Amino acid sequence: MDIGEQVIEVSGLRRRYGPARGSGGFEAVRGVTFSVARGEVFALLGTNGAGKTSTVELLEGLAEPSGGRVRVFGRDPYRERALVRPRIGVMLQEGGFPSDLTVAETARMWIDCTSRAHGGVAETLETVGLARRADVRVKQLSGGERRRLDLAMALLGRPEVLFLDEPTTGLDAEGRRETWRLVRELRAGGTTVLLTTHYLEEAEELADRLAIMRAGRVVVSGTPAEVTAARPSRIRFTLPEGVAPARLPLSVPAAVHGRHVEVRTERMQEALTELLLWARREEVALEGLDARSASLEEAFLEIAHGGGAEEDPDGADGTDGPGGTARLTEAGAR
Ligand SMILES: Nc1ncnc2c1ncn2[C@@H]1O[C@H](COP(=O)(O)OP(=O)(O)OP(=O)(O)O)[C@@H](O)[C@H]1O
Repeated sequence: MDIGEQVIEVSGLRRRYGPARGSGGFEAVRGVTFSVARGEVFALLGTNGAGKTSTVELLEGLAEPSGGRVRVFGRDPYRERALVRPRIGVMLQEGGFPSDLTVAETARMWIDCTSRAHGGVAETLETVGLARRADVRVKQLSGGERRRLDLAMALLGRPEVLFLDEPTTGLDAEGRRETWRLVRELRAGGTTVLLTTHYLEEAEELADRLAIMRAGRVVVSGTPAEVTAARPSRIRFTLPEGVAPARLPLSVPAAVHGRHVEVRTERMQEALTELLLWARREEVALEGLDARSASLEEAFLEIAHGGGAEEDPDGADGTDGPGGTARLTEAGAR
């Protein structure tokens, strides 16, 4: 295995639905660039309609890009589908299994259709905790159970690269954690995973690196820590009666509502030190003092709803450098 090998490489990728010119067409993917190294878990985040599924379908070879370039194992997944498909596992947003077949029949059919299928029906269903439901018809499964069946089928060929489009949508908390455990096991075994998700906790739990999309573009990418580090931390506290906020020593602006104070700063340690030294000197008790770094959720909300990058006409946004080293790229900050 080539350590550090980029198994997915996407550059300036575009996807247009409908006519190429004139009215009616819509460009859902507008110059997306990123790469995923072997063994990484990479998450694509974004609000509804940001272009995640449209992008992932291009990587899976289900459609041809209208512009740019995509390579999986160095090959074109659309034109060289026969070479790429046996090495990837795909869990689409909607599985579309025949609803009248039982779970076991579905697994049997899928095993028979998968060239490199590993394991029998029982073993396959066991992996995702569906063994007890083997004789139930697909249409009688809950939404979460259907997602688990989708996942089991995507894993059949022991794929080197696994695409998971919203793998835990509809799962309860336990089912979600079970899926996370499975993804971690797969990563430990060397599988590369590209997932889309609406759950920021999921990205925080699983992703080595992530990209946040907005309106067809990657706005920011990097490790979860890098993405949040660029956002301001927050310090909150309540001043005792009789202490005027004007006495605060802060060199950064604070929002004051009555006795409640909120400070947003990119230099949390300095602001906190200044504040605590002042409080000790003045013998002021800061009630409910709470200082925390930005969460991925805060970063996401800010980025996905308008903060961050402007349009990048070259489509060169969200690029990771050669060799797959994660770096935070934010077009608006350059
Ligand atoms: N077949 C299609 N024809 C025309 N427009 C489409 C088609 N499929 C998707 N779109 C549009 O492309 C945009 C991106 O859709 P896409 O499904 O890729 O977004 P997404 O980020 O995966 O969203 P979600 O989180 O809701 O799944 C949306 O505006 C959508 O309406």
